[in-house]
Amino acid sequence: MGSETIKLPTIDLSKVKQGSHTWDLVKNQVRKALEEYGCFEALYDKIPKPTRKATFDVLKELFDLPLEIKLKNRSNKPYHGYVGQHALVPLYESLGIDNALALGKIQNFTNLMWPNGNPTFSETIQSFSEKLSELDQIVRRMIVESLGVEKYMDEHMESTDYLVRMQKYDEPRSNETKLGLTSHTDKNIVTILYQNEVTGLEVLTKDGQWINVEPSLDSFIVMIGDSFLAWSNGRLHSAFHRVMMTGNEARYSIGLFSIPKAGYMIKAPEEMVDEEHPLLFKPFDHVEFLDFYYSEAGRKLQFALQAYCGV
Ligand SMILES: O=C(O)CCC(=O)C(=O)O
Ligand SMILES: [Fe+2]
Repeated sequence: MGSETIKLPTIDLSKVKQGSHTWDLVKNQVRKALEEYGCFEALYDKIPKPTRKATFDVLKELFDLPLEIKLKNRSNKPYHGYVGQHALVPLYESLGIDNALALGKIQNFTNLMWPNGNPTFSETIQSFSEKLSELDQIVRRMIVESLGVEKYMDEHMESTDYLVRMQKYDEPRSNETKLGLTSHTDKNIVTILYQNEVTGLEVLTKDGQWINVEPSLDSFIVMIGDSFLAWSNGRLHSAFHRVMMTGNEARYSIGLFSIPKAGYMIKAPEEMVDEEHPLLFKPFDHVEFLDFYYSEAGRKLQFALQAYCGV
């Protein structure tokens, strides 16, 4: 069970303008939260309420489609297509849209799911994801600046694509808490999660306590993945997290994942390496790392990145 005593830091990113005094103040809060917890709750008012509400309506419509339709969403990258029907996490289903913000990708996904079209779905997810990618970029700019390695800003910002992944966790219909998603760290750069009012996400603190994450409908969870931990040479933390379900309502969530492009070697800038911070990871390709992580041997490892390319 998660602890009720600790809460994730909440940071307001609605009114930050690069170069302003507020930007600098907030940037330090962001860096501190991501070093300490690996995540925080972000207030961000740039996504209009009707779009946020419509997002849940279309997610419900998506997961209500017959399984054979959802299975059409295939990908050669692990965890990018349809995932579900697993004995270990029977409540969990997800659908991903790879490189979602490239022209036509959300439209193609929509046409695959609804051959007769569903403009409400494609327009809602497009608008939601575009707006949320601005939050991803604000956070990453703040981090790169705060690490003092601005000279890598453009390279870093251009080295990623976005995966949009939509999740449904069925209601367990029991008084017992059931596992919705097993404990893991994300493998990408930054993850931003938005969820309906059904809670269940839990984050592990560095000292081993599970925190119940209880965002409002106006807030987003920003989380560091292993690739950004590696890039920062261990300065940023990537937190273990899981989903635990209780009650009789389904949980829907949508995540925007910034992911290193295939072929791009993730490598900590030399400024991140010094006597106090010896190099932790050899340069690696994210897609090859994912293949390792999802292999039979990789799945059993708690610290897959360490095993894959730890120095
Ligand atoms: O549904 C959530 O809030 C968490 C999903 C998650 O951790 C993931 O997709 O990596
Ligand atoms: Fe995750």
